[in-house]
Amino acid sequence: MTDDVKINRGLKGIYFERSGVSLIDGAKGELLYRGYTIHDLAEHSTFEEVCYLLIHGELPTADELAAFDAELKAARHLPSQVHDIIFACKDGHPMDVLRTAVSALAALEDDSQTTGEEAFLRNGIRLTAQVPMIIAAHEAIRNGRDPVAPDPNLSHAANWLWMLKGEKPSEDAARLADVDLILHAEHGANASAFAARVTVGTEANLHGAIVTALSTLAGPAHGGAAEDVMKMVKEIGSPENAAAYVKAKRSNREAVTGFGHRVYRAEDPRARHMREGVRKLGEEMGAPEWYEILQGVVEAMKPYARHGLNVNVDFYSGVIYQLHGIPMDLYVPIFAIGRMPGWIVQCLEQQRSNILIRPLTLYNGPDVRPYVPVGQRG
Ligand SMILES: CC(=O)SCCNC(=O)CCNC(=O)[C@H](O)C(C)(C)COP(=O)(O)OP(=O)(O)OC[C@H]1O[C@@H](n2cnc3c(N)ncnc32)[C@H](O)[C@@H]1OP(=O)(O)O
Ligand SMILES: O=C([O-])CC(=O)C(=O)O
Repeated sequence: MTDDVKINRGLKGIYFERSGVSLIDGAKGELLYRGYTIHDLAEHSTFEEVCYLLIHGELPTADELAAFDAELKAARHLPSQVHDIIFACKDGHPMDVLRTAVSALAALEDDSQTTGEEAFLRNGIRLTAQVPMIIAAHEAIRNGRDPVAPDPNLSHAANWLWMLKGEKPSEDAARLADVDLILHAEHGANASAFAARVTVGTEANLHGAIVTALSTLAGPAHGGAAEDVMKMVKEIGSPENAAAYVKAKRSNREAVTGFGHRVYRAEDPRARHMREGVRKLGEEMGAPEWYEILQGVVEAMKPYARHGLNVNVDFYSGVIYQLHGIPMDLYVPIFAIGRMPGWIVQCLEQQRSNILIRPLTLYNGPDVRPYVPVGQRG
């Protein structure tokens, strides 16, 4: 009866909805946010401007940008109980701490239970401001320091670095962090955004959807890859070991982290900007070997490129964070800081024409059979 049913494992190549937010051309390796190429945005824009663009659909005028920026800055506040919760689980992975703190905010902030367009926008902006605060506060608390108060004179990216390190970042460091957030801001129906949409599909609130998204982003097949790339680079240790490393992985049919993508068959367009960042920063900081190890892996993976296997956005980002002295376990949380507007806009879109997302699994278990009482089994 069911032999002719086609199963799409992993929903590969399946369109489940229309979306006006981002266009990913996997064959050409192109990415547009609301019609603007990621290259133009990375070169000319700021994270605040990209947030506005993604959420409202158009680039802001100067007045609109100033108002949006003021709203984001005004939302830089965490209830004191969140610091207590962070303290209680300070030894956990920062991604678990972040997810727990966002979940706590759902219980602590009155507005979090409201759904609808306006509530999603208000809660979305507040969470966008709070997520970097939680990560920075955790980093301070686990190192026995007091969390650093946000600085209203700093942009989102610069303020994040300031709260993380307790020192004002250089212009170059702040710009690199800003570009990193822009590049991670949105990517269509990726696993975490899809998971968030499933949550909104049940008419749940935005905090719940963001908790779902954070849980999903954490895995090594998605946002967790940057941390794994850094572990790989350290394991390789020196550029001349890269080819042997790749050979061993491939002969065991194991994935080489930072390569491969569900949609891209050409190189992920975001990787170009990160590659340039690693090269430049490595040279400036007298540590060119990281870049050389990465390029050694790329060289060794070339035979697989013809099958569409190329670097993805996570391949270079970890080394940039490493060069900035950021601990490895913060790499996924940094991705989450950037991805906030993408998750918010995906949730807004889902809510606007909401439908319960509920596919089918094709049953392949036993036929109907009689129940046997426990004493008669075995
Ligand atoms: C921000 C992001 O989420 S980007 C992705 C970050 N994740 C990673 O970097 C982890 C490593 N990459 C992977 O695990 C995968 O490429 C994924 C999960 C991202 C995508 O997987 P899928 O779309 O399911 O690709 P799929 O598994 O169909 O791969 C197709 C072929 O390429 C191979 N392949 C895919 N990724 C890799 C890789 N990283 N290294 C080596 N081979 C790979 C597969 O083994 C498969 O080969 P086969 O046809 O001979 O079996
Ligand atoms: O689109 C995907 O499947 C994963 C990805 O690159 C992202 O979320 O940025």
